[in-house]
Amino acid sequence: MPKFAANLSFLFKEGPFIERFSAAMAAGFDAVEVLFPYDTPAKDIIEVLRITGLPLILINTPPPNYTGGARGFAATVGGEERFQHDFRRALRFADALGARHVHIMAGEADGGAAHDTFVANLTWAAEFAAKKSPQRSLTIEPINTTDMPGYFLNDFDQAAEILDQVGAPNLGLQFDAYHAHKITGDMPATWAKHGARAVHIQIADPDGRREPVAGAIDYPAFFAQLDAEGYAGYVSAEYTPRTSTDAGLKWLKAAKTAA
Ligand SMILES: O=C(O)C(=O)[C@@H](O)CO
Ligand SMILES: [Mg+2]
Repeated sequence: MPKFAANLSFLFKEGPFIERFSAAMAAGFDAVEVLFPYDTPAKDIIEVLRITGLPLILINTPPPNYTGGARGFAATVGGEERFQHDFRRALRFADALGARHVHIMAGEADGGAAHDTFVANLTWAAEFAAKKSPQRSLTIEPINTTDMPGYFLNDFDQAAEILDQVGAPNLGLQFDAYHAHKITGDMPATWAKHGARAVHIQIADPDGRREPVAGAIDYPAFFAQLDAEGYAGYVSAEYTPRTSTDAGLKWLKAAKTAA
């Protein structure tokens, strides 16, 4: 079975942020990811990663402010300077924490100028990261516009076109199976078309973004397919638990047993 990561911005929220790492380890996860780690001193995260031995797989570029708001602005026309400033900051965090992937968030935008801005910012970021932090990988993720209205990158064909235009070996697809279902209505077909570009996967049941069971997406079958295809990355649990996090982890135990 694939290696599983816990998204600590969604899971184990029963406890304070810094305690979620050991909860993920105790539950049997192989790694963790955090959407926005910027409000916690890096030294505290480094310490808890050291204690648990869990790798940090992914962080996102910062949102415009630290309390929420629009998600990124890599596609914001005229926002290049701010993008570069925040990307440098994300990379410093990723380097300090050893995060494998940095998800570059497009933000809310539309149209040809936004597309060109996104491609230019990604090209700059990929070149900058290749020189400064060659161990890091960068990702972009199509997100459905019901959950995130106005989000620029909201289609898998659009992501493929952008990845081709940038053409950087350190920039890949973050394939969120939940968003794939919401966007296309057919996650397996979307994976068949675009899965070869995926460097990171996230999962949730489409019904309420809950535990990844065999519902509208047959997750046990998807995990077996990933094994058969030799997918080497992590599969990250990015869902809101129905009740408590631990009570909802039967899917993880079943996946590990099937291995
Ligand atoms: O919303 C998602 O799906 C994500 O993966 C996040 O990175 C967006 O914040
Ligand atoms: Mg996601």
